[in-house]
Amino acid sequence: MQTFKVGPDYIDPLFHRAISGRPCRNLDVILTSPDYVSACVGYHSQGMDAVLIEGVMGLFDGRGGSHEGSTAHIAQLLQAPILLVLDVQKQAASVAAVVYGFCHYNPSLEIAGVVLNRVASDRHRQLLEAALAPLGVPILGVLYRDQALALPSRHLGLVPPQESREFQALGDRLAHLGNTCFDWERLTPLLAPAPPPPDPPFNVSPLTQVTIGIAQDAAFHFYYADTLDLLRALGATLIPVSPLRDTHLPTDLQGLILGGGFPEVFAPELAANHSFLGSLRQAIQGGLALYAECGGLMYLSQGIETFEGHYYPLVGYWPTVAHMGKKLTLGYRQATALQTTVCVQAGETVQGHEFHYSCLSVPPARPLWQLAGEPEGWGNSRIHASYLHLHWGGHPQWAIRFLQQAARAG
Ligand SMILES: NC(=O)CC[C@H](N)C(=O)O
Repeated sequence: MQTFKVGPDYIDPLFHRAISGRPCRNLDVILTSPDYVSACVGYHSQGMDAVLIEGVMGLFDGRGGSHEGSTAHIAQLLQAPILLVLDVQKQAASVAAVVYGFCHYNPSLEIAGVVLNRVASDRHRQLLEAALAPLGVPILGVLYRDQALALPSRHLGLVPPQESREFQALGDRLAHLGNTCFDWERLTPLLAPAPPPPDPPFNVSPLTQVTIGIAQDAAFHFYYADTLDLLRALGATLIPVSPLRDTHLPTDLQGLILGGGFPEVFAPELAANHSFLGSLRQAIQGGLALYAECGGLMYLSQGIETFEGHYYPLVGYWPTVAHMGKKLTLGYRQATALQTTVCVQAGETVQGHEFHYSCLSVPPARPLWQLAGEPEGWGNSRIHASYLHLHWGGHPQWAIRFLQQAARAG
């Protein structure tokens, strides 16, 4: 099965990956484009027996209160049938009004069925079934309320699967529910992939042979699968690197990507890994091409002050401290680069996404750009570091610049 996730989220795709065994791909028309999204689904659905796209928020919730980038937008673009998952725990007859509303709000969408989630009892189920019967919308799944199935959440969403013992313990239970709670006879045809257009989402040829480290461990793992594919398609060899566990940065790297994640959760371990920090400082001095986003940017700062108020010194490259704040900064941002970096050119306007609780104590003296009206980010011909997450798949020029710069550095 190939899975996809609507929107810019990095955490839900990890659950899909853990279950399907294949990278889950983000479908985001704002960070990429409608053509990119269609090609991505077509290309990665080839040869699959089933395709599942998880939506984001409510069906019609898109950028800034519009429908742009919403699950409905993606469903319309792909002509995909929709399965409405409803939390029915506090409803009986009202469920019919909710389903009626979703079906009629935009009649060009195909609501193929509903899944009733958190049903309290058999009696509750009968009430819901009776309420929905006149609408003729099939009930394709029924899940009973079960506290033992709840997954733990924290800041930024669910606790990622690799950190969640609860999730790991649920494997067999979830498989059993999957087998027993759904009407597979009617669901299976809905999951069939549409005939794919054969074009890949990006069409690039190998550029140069470079070795790039990708920070990949429990502290850093916010990457779009397509970004990694694009780098490989351009000829990069990607070496997973762990600032948590590795004693040194590999010496043969020409570039390093430090993605987002949870450095604040692992700050004690990251700060205690002196030999890794030392080798990274040395590699940066030596001219390594470096791209850091959000959690990666925090790691490059003087240190992190955690939610609990503990301070842990880190790489110390930027003259600023990352404090965990009380407010979530979240949303799409448009930014115009004021500096040429290892990734973007001065004057270039990008669409990205911000998703963090931390904030920096000191803004950059020569900012990379303005984010939501504030000076933000650092960059020069060897480095790019910002809170802004970018989807390189939809913009191969960013990956090309990074690899070219890394090749020069090597
Ligand atoms: N998007 C990210 O990389 C998040 C970084 C960090 N966990 C924060 O909340 O600030």
